Amino acid sequence: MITIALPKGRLTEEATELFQRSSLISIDISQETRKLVLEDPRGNLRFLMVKPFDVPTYVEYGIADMGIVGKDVLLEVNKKVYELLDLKIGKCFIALAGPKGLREELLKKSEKIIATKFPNITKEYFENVLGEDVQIIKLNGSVELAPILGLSDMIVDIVESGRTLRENGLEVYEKLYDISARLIINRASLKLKSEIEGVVNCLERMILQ
Ligand SMILES: Nc1ncnc2c1ncn2[C@@H]1O[C@H](COP(=O)(O)OP(=O)(O)OP(=O)(O)O)[C@@H](O)[C@H]1O
Ligand SMILES: O=P(O)(O)OC[C@H]1O[C@H](OP(=O)(O)OP(=O)(O)O)[C@H](O)[C@@H]1O
Repeated sequence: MITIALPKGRLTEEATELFQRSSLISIDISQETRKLVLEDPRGNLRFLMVKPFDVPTYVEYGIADMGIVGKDVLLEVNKKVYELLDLKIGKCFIALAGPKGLREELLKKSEKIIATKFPNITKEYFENVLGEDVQIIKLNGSVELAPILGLSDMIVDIVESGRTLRENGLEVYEKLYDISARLIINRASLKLKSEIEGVVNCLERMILQ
């Protein structure tokens, strides 16, 4: 039996579709359900529905053998897992953004305040890339509100279409990382469970189609 941690939320549909299309499972895991553990009747695969930020934790501790999670989460949490495949779904990017037209002024400011869901990515970017110390305010969502209301100067956040930024009078200042969902594997499971290779190969074929 292989246990797979799937992210509840935006990635659920595309992630479950990969397994559905690959014929690895016979149940419809995309059906809306409150069940947090879903087992395929054939008994080969079991799915855990967890919060995106918890996927690497379940995989690192071996509760799940593998998981699907955004690269943003992997960059932020830095867990000891193997990143095996770029699944080419959930594409977006992480950006430094702020009020439209104020880029030069704010980048010159000496004591910058940055609001973000990603404090580690933000700290790493400002310290290692720009060589600056900044004050970071951790938020859990609606990050675009922070510079509008004066909580921060700028934000580091996910951008996909750019619509949320636009509709709130903000713009991208710098693109930091391209993001997509990744397949991650527990280190011991990869050595001990030979069936994992079959699942990985199947998913790889799905991505190439
Ligand atoms: N607007 C977006 N477009 C495309 N992909 C996105 C977008 N926002 C987030 N993602 C990707 O989808 C993943 C899951 O996002 P989702 O919005 O479901 O959860 P979350 O808001 O990060 O977590 P939580 O449920 O804990 O608030 C993210 O980690 C990222 O990789
Ligand atoms: O560029 P866009 O296509 O507008 O997408 C970007 C938005 O999507 C995500 O937010 P989400 O919808 O997950 O809400 P959240 O603010 O609660 O995290 C992200 O944090 C941006 O706010």
